[in-house]
Amino acid sequence: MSALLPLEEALARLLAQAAAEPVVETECIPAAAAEGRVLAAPLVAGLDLPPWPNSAMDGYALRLADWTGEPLAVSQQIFAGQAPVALQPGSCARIFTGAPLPEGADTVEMQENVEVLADGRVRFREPLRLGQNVRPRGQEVTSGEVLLEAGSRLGPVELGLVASLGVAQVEVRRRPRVALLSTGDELVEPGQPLGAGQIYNSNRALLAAWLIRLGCEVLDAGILPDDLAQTRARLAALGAADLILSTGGVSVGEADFLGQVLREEGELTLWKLALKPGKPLTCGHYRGTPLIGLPGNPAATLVTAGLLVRPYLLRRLGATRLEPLRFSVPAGFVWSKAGGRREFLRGRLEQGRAVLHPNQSSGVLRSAAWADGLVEVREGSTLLEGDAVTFIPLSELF
Ligand SMILES: Nc1nc2c(c(=O)[nH]1)N[C@H]1C(S)=C(S)[C@@H](COP(=O)(O)OP(=O)(O)OC[C@H]3O[C@@H](n4cnc5c(N)ncnc54)[C@H](O)[C@@H]3O)O[C@H]1N2
Ligand code: MOO
Ligand SMILES: [Mg+2]
Repeated sequence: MSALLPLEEALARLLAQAAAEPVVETECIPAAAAEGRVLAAPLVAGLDLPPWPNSAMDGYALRLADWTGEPLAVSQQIFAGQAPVALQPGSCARIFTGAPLPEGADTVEMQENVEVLADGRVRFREPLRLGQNVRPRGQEVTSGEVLLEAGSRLGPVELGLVASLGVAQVEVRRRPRVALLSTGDELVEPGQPLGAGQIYNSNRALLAAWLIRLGCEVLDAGILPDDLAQTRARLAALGAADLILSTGGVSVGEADFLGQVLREEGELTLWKLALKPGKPLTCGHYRGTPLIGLPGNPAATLVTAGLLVRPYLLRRLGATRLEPLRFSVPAGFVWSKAGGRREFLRGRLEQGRAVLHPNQSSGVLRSAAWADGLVEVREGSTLLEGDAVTFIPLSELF
């Protein structure tokens, strides 16, 4: 048997392929509809944030130099949204959180530390420090600064930043068109009756929801029967897609035609990884169209999509951050059999330790729904409880 490709080598090849076929077109869309998309141009601040100095507390604003220790008269009241007049010398202003500081004021005292006298003047009880409780102009952002680089993915936090600058439209890479193809004579779509030997198509639902989150346009290419001629014809008909993403038919079975067609008639980038689940992942081009054939077993589909297709698609979109967050945790299990493939096990963190779902079968999806993450066990390694393993939160991938 030919040697299995280490995961890092497979990822490097796939990223090189992605870099050679970028999705370069951009579009300007409402920021409110841009979640999950990749910025095509840097977000440059067109104003200072905050645009003017303002109070961080409900209290009283004063010019510190005016304060001798004696009570001060209150000369105006400033709510958020109002434009104050300049501070009358020798007085203070009643002010609320987020309200602009009046010209001349430089310090705010919170109301809890202030005594309001019967004549309306206020006494500051504690020593005051110049600039306390003032949020200066430009504290967060100075006009002209780059807040988000091109290649940033727009999540809720980024969209908040975009809005804070008053920006309503953003330029993003267009959605890649991904033709989603499920192979297998046994597959039936949910909602249909199940015949003898049939199962419901779960990979399609999983991948479609995931692709939409990733910012892709999903073209449903349906279910492909296990038939050589139909496989050729269906693949040929999907040439307009930016990527054909299929599941199943990439192993060595006599009805595994997807992989066979790609190997014999297409150009192969990679096949057979030292990865469990996910060994028969097959990537390349069919008549010039990029094709990634995920193994049909649901857990293999999940792992290969998250670890390999995600960075591949993000690289095609010019995204700067491709790698999921991963961290080292002590194993809460024993691993006695050293395997030849890198394993990604469905696990959870319990009391700071990684624990595993008892069913790690490649055909089982349910354990992935139970899991919070993938626990990485390197090829050739055995583990005792407490040994370090790498944990990748599933939310980083899906
Ligand atoms: N002799 C060998 N047999 C197998 C090997 C091997 O190295 N030598 N590899 C195994 C590994 S590892 C995997 S993973 C599977 C991958 O198989 P395929 O990609 O060819 O996928 P299929 O054979 O079409 O299906 C596998 C399995 O997954 C179910 N499936 C397929 N599509 C769906 C779907 N859309 N929704 C739900 N379930 C699906 C299918 O019914 C099969 O049970 O090959 C091993 N065999
Ligand atoms: O991808 Mo397979 O799990 O290694 O069954
Ligand atoms: Mg097969």
